[in-house]
Amino acid sequence: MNQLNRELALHTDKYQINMMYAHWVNGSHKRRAVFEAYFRKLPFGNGFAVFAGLERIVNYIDGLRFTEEDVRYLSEQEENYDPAFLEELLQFHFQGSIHSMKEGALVFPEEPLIRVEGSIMEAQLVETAILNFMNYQTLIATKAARIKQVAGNDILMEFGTRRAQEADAAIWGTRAAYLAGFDATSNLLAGRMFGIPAKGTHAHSWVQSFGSEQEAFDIYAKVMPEGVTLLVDTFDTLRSGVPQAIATAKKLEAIGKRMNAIRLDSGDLAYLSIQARKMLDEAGLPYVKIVASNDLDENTISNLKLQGARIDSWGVGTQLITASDQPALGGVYKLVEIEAENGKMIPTIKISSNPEKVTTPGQKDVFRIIGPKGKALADYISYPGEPSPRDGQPVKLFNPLHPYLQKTVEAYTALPMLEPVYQNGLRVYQLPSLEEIRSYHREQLDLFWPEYLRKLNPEVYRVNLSETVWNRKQELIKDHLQADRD
Ligand SMILES: Nc1ncnc2c1ncn2[C@@H]1O[C@H](COP(=O)(O)OP(=O)(O)OP(=O)(O)O)[C@@H](O)[C@H]1O
Ligand SMILES: O=P(O)(O)OC[C@H]1O[C@H](OP(=O)(O)OP(=O)(O)O)[C@H](O)[C@@H]1O
Ligand SMILES: O=C(O)c1cccnc1
Repeated sequence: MNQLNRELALHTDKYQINMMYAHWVNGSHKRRAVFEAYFRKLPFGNGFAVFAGLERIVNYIDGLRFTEEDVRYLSEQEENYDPAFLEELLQFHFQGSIHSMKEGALVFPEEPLIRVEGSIMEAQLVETAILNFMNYQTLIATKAARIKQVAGNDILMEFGTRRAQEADAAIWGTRAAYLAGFDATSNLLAGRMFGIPAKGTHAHSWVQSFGSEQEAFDIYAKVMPEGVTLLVDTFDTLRSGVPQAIATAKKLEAIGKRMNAIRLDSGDLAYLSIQARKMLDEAGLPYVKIVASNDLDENTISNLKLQGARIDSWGVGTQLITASDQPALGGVYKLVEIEAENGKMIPTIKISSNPEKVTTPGQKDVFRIIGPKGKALADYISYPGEPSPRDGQPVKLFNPLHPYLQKTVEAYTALPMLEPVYQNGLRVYQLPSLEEIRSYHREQLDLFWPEYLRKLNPEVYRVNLSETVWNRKQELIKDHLQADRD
């Protein structure tokens, strides 16, 4: 069990426990229920999101127990829970089933990312934590994917811990960034926990704590083995920082060592990097790289590249770890099916005056339809009971709101996107290594045409409902409108 996988049973909203309790008192707590987690709108104007959070969710579900202390705390609440209910909580462990997208998958609005089936009581309990983990990590992985897209093969280092929304965000955000293409982190705990390469340069305080910049550089370079990176902007980047770093590099060469890089952390990073590159090259140090940091994000990096900046490696903190241009992903968890009194599962719907918020009833599967050129054509949502696109029958991709927008695809492969993770409380999914997740993410990117991947005004990738799902939704909407009128 890892360090941050502490007791989390009460990491839930009180209304979940209250609903569980009310079901328990009502005798309906064992009714089977199916919930689906999904988001409605892509973050950052991106064309896709990168699913993340499953490992944390699995850690949470595996360890989901109420402690004596939890139950004592609940017994002090104003709800006055029946002691027999609290006694039952002590025996609680998750006995339901979960299907989920794999971490690193490219995912889209309105498709189930996680499906939870179980007693209404247990499925309700886990909502808050699942959304908490999924929403944050998916958001950061998506932000990281945007940054990776502009950085290309440059090295990306995650520097955000000091500005993150507390410890868990720093640790799991770093992991999310790494799975979407970052190369290293400054956070040693994340390095130890997940095997992410840990890297570091030094702060301005190191330079300030010595009598001179030169002395600070020389001592640091002497202490550190091969590959030191020196921060050159404490006083004057081009007049003192770079020349003195060059002097240190020369001293290192004299003893058979090589300096790795200089780091720029203020000023005009394009101009300074171009000048610094010239100075390093002229000094015979073409191998010394240039690292840049200072409130970077995908826009500044892309802009700096357009300006011809000579930067090899980027340290990205605040903007990434806080997803500062969109600080939350609005993923939701909705009831789609519930057991009726007669034991049959019935689809449920949530009606809203906002059409986007009307839920799609029934437990659903997601398939990625891959065309003959090996690229994704659309995602296809159908019921488990329907003929599966995996059987190879022609699949009709239609836009119900614009029926003229439809096509039938005959030659395709259908990739099932939701993996079984738990079956009746038993974990049936082995968590992949982070390296496997990273390469799965790269494979996922390869499945998409560039028009869906571009950062600005991407094409909308279609998520299609099967006709059966669409018709069921319309029927339920009609039934509700009818019931309202009666
Ligand atoms: N050539 C450039 N083009 C576009 N943005 C740049 C360029 N150079 C730096 N930036 C970005 O401009 C932003 C603001 O830089 P600013 O000049 O305020 O910082 P600074 O010079 O480091 O000041 P401070 O010393 O207070 O940190 C940063 O996000 C930085 O990454
Ligand atoms: O800008 P970010 O993307 O958030 O990257 C992290 C920042 O954290 C450090 O600055 P800070 O002023 O905290 O420390 P320092 O004294 O070492 O510069 C570092 O120099 C970066 O500028
Ligand atoms: O190692 C660094 O250069 C570093 C680490 C954290 C934040 N800023 C910079």
